[in-house]
Amino acid sequence: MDHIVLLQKVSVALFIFALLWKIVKHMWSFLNVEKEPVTVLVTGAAGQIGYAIVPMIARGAMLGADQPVILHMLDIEPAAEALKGVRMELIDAAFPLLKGVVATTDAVEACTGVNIAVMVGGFPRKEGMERKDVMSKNVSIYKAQASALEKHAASDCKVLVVANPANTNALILKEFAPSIPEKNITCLTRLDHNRALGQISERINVYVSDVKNVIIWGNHSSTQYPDVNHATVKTCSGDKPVRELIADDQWLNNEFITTVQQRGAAIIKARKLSSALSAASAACDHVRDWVLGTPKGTWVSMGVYSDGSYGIQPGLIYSFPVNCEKGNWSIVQGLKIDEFSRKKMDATATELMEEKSLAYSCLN
Ligand SMILES: NC(=O)c1ccc[n+]([C@@H]2O[C@H](COP(=O)([O-])OP(=O)(O)OC[C@H]3O[C@@H](n4cnc5c(N)ncnc54)[C@H](O)[C@@H]3O)[C@@H](O)[C@H]2O)c1
Ligand SMILES: O=C(O)C[C@H](O)C(=O)O
Repeated sequence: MDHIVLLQKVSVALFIFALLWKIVKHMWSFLNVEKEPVTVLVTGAAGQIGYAIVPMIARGAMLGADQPVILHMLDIEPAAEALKGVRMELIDAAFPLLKGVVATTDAVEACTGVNIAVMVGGFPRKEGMERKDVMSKNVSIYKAQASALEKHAASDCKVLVVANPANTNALILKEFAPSIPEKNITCLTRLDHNRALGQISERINVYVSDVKNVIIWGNHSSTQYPDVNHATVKTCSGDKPVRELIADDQWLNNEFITTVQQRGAAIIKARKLSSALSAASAACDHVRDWVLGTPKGTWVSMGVYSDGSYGIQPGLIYSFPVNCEKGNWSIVQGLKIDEFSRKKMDATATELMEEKSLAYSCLN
């Protein structure tokens, strides 16, 4: 008898609990008002990276799975039809987070009200071309687009330059958009950072998600310095230095560095086109970490305006290790730099100084 009463009581309690749970869930969905959409500009949106990145953004890979977005896509007149096609596909994909799409060849319309600008548009490097060859084609584009962004984007717009020469294009954009805070103009070296993580993971057969704190110093070019001196791998007995686990300084100081430095060229050789899916994914990683923050104890590499940290001359957009919090990046301070690293960090800074003067000579 007692058992039956107890069973009845438990059933009633479970029923009331389930009912209450349903009511709370229902009320929550009423209270859970959708966030305001963020407007993201992608220039060169009819190109390869553009085609790869717009669905990523519309799926929440850049700003989060609960963040609605409006996409502004800019390209030039010869690509207008292709751009229309990309717009059609975005509509057809019925992305729940996508609250609007503008596809235009008008820079003013494209830049109006944008909160995040991903600058992919430009002339890509083809097989056999040096990055310097594409300089003159791209610096004039970045000078013009700097003014459009300065005049028409949201006042706190965050800018990521992807198009090569990425550091120097970002510098030109910064110089010709003086009212955009320099902290808001960055360039993409996250692809190189991710490539370095990938090489380590392949070499010692660990998950790439367990490797962290590599650094890309300098230019997004073959002089960049991928540095593993502070990198670690998560193991069952805690984080271990990459150098200790790999235990092959010869490989780390030579083949590893050149593989990462030359990866872009290797992909061009293999695909006859420059990297696109990995570049798009890295651009999403860059903006996501910048806006939403880097995980505790983890840094990432970003091309940012040098403040003189680590003896790198101010006035260059140089890739540093950064932490991000509340929408701001800050350069990781106090890392020990050995003589080998110093030389490599200075060599890539020298190349950036040369690129800067070449860029200015192209503008004259
Ligand atoms: N930083 C990095 O890690 C990284 C990685 C890969 C590629 N890239 C660079 O990204 C850029 C784009 O690469 P892609 O493969 O998508 O090239 P792509 O040629 O496929 O696309 C470039 C697009 O830009 C458009 N465009 C040209 N001038 C423009 C302008 N003034 N305004 C707006 N759009 C313009 C073109 O019409 C084209 O649709 C290249 O410069 C490439 O070298 C950088
Ligand atoms: O387009 C290039 O020059 C290569 C690209 O920057 C890459 O790193 O894949």
